[in-house]
Amino acid sequence: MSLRMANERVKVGGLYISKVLFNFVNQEVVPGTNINTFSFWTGVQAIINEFAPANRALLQKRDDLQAKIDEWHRTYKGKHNDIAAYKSFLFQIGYLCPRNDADNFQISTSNVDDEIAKQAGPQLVVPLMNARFTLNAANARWGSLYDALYGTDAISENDGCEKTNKYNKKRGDKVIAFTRKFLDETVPLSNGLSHSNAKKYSIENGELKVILLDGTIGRLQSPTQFLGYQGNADMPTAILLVHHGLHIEIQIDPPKSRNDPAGIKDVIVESALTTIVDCEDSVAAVDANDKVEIYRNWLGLMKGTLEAQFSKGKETVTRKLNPDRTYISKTGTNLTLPGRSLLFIRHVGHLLYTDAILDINKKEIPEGILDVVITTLIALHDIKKTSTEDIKNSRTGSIYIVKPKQHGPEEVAFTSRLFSRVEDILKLPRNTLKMGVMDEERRTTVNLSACIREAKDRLVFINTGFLDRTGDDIHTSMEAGPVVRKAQIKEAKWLTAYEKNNVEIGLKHGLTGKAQIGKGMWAMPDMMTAMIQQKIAHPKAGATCAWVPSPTAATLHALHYHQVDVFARQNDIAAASSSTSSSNDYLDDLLTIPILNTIPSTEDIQRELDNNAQSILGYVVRWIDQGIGCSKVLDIDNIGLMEDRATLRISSQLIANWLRHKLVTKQQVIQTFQRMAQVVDKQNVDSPDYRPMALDFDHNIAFQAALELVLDGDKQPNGYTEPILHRRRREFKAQQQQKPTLPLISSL
Ligand SMILES: CC(=O)SCCNC(=O)CCNC(=O)[C@H](O)C(C)(C)COP(=O)(O)OP(=O)(O)OC[C@H]1O[C@@H](n2cnc3c(N)ncnc32)[C@H](O)[C@@H]1OP(=O)(O)O
Ligand SMILES: O=CC(=O)O
Ligand SMILES: [Mg+2]
Repeated sequence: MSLRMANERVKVGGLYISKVLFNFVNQEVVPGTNINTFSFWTGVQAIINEFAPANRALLQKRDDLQAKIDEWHRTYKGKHNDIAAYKSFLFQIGYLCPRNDADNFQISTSNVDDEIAKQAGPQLVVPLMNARFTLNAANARWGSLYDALYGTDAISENDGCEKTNKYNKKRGDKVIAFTRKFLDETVPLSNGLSHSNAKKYSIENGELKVILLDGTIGRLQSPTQFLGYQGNADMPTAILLVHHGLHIEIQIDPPKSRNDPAGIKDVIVESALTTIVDCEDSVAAVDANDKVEIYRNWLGLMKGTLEAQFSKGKETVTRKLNPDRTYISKTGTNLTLPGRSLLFIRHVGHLLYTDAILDINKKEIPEGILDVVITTLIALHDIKKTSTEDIKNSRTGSIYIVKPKQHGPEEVAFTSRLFSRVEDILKLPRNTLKMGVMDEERRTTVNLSACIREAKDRLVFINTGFLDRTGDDIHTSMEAGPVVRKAQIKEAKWLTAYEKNNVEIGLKHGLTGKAQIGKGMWAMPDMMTAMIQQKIAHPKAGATCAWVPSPTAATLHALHYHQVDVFARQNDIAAASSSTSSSNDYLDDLLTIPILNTIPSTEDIQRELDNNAQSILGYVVRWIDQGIGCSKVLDIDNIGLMEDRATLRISSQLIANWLRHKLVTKQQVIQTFQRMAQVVDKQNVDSPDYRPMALDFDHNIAFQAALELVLDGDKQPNGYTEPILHRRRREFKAQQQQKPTLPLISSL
């Protein structure tokens, strides 16, 4: 679809709707919803008229507060450690809301699916623009433990255990041993017997019977962990077990079991209980065509018809949504479990505007409004399904929306009112639209109770998006002084306080059993041993879910929820925090600004600059030139890191801050970017769609975008990268339409 087509508009009432969106809605979405197209667009217009001015005012308030904070730091240079004075100023300007009795409330969200309310497990995030990945994510509810272990560094390659093309038996044996240990720990046999010695699994009188190699008969220590099976009772092909509310399936198929004595082919673990399909920081969507591409994938998910065809090796693969899983229960009845992850959709924040619809004054409308009206209309396809055989998302009739980048309670209240209006125009019961609040902006963290209160009837999660939160922290205190290095921010006082504050406030307001308390992304997609070692901290901290970048990471992170009983942890944390309530106000720590105590050496400064420049360039070049919103980019130590707009916000704000405080010069930044662009070009030499930046720095839009993000970083609203990225990507698209100027690397 060409840009020209996207610019063609249909005038409906006082709206100028791009034709591509208009046709998509009228021809692909509306049929089957019982919604009249005319009344839908009339409703959309009314919502835009009502909410667009308020959206603008909220953005203005952000800027006003930031200007006051900048001024305070300039006036009281070096006084950022005087927390009492700083705090009193923040109360005075309304950045901090008054603490009062109204904060003693419980949320009352109802009709929440069990995956959110009653289970604890991994949460996967996936760019919705990519149908192939999105289908994979929806199907990542169940993952092969054998594949996750064999295919990653979770099992070391030492001592002849390399990942070879042909099956490496030595490595395979380690995978099998790891898995048997996992079974012994989660579904143990009585009398100290071990699954490692199993010779045959069968079902006898509704109970699991395990015959061991020496003929001993083993039974489960807790017989209730056995739920069902597939195949014959005497020769089952699958055995279904449960632990901490998560399912485990032992698959038996002797010919495919690589001579396993018990014929075990694999152990499948329930992995991504929930998935966030993302319209925000992991996608590059800058116009109506892009938005429609995303919405069409959401439509496929909600109708259950999404498919992606692609080639893998020599094969053409067609990927579809998996069906639910069926078993024979221990009492002989049918037992069905969800086959797919429960889906949330993450909208864009309040900052973005889109030209997919122009208002009566031919001005762009808030993109968040577009997201909620269109994705809810699409979700009606899921809501109206009744048959249990259909591929259905919510079994409780809810639509789960993650609203990112909200600053404080007024913005949450705005979103909640907007959701109500959308429910009205689509004739949905009140609070059908559920809200996940990203606790990822400083003004939300420091007023978290008040934010939760504004969404208390529809709240389904609070999640610490520590990446955006870090970017916002740097930008908010831009004038206070030079911030510590990226790696040191992880040890900042505010960050520890933030993670604890989120859990304790969530527990205080009764999220347990109704909503998730979530934690952030594991941003090193290839480092699974490190993840296995470290990410257990999230369930231990009382989080019912935590983000993972891939289905494989979901399967491995699921193991943590078998090791930790999160709901028991939540009880302990709630009890401890209520008994020490006075010490639990983390506000002072949250407001502590991590300014450098001593200026780093010239070499350390340059290294930090190199590292951030490499991440920024590696990410931005794919964003601008290829429209890829989430990438794995090598850092200076050659570790592939997940980069998205939130990590870009951190890197660009950090350099902008050092420039502002003269730790680096503009000249030094430009030279560093030019040098690192050549490094990034070399790293991409094998990617045929890549356009080298170093051929012409002055005219390479991606290079210029990267530089602008840093040189003008201090002026970006709240340090966001979207305004520059969007403008530059549109510029690139327009340039490609006229005359593609820069050669692909493959043509050089
Ligand atoms: C701060 C925040 O907002 S975090 C939230 C935003 N971040 C995300 O959404 C992370 C999404 N993850 C990704 O995009 C990718 O995993 C990356 C870019 C981080 C890493 O990608 P790579 O390691 O290069 O993955 P690669 O391209 O090799 O794909 C490997 C396979 O994993 C699958 N895969 C990778 N990530 C995902 C995912 N998030 N969901 C589903 N499948 C995935 C792919 O489908 C592919 O399998 P296939 O060939 O069978 O289709
Ligand atoms: O959205 C997540 C974050 O960390 O930012
Ligand atoms: Mg974020």
